[in-house]
Amino acid sequence: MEETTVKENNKLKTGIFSGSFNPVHIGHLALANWLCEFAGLDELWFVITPHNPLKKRDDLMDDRLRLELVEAAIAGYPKFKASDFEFSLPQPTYTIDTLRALEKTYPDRQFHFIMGADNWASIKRWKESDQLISDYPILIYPRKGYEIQIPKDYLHIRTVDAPLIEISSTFIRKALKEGKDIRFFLPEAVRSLL
Ligand SMILES: Nc1ncnc2c1ncn2[C@@H]1O[C@H](COP(=O)(O)OP(=O)(O)OP(=O)(O)O)[C@@H](O)[C@H]1O
Ligand SMILES: O=C(O)c1ccc[n+]([C@@H]2O[C@H](COP(=O)([O-])O)[C@@H](O)[C@H]2O)c1
Repeated sequence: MEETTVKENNKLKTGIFSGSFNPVHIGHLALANWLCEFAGLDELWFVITPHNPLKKRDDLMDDRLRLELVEAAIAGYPKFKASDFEFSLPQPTYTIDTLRALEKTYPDRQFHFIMGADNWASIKRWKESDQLISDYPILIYPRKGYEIQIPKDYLHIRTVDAPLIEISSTFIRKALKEGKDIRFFLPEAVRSLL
């Protein structure tokens, strides 16, 4: 997305970065930071997903704790917000339903869904994927091993060349279980709550 100060319909451009964040780590944070500072978003909300419809619940920390960890991680940076919006939606939550509900609740914002190239590759498995793709601006960032192909007529779907730290929450959980000292992979405020 090009950097711009002109907002469509005067609405705030709000990035929706949703996921399990089990726990949040510097990979998520650096990407989100980059999207706000270099990709034209006014703000970005971390939406903590209680239950991803395509993932097992094994090893999932309590919803409130995952929210608290994100809150601790982002404290002090004004463009970020931690959101429990999906906690009160029917479970499991589907992104199209979340975006529709967000739009109704916050008419002063234009929501941009943030998606990794890995998720884009399997978008056809998502609920009402055609509708999701046609109705919402989407920012796709690269993930290792995935090519990004976007049909030509979808002008509201853009790729961003964000620098990435290729780590996962699975890696973090495993390393912590094994007693590794991975202090530089998590903000201190998150580590102290785990
Ligand atoms: N290293 C990373 N850099 C940028 N984005 C990431 C990174 N890891 C995951 N994401 C993205 O962040 C969102 C939320 O992450 P989520 O916690 O669900 O994934 P994860 O870290 O891969 O977790 P897990 O290993 O538990 O599957 C997803 O859209 C995911 O694609
Ligand atoms: O709407 C769907 O059908 C759908 C299918 C798979 C994943 N999602 C959402 O995509 C977000 C990121 O997913 P993941 O697997 O990368 O953590 C998370 O909020 C999921 O609920 C949504």
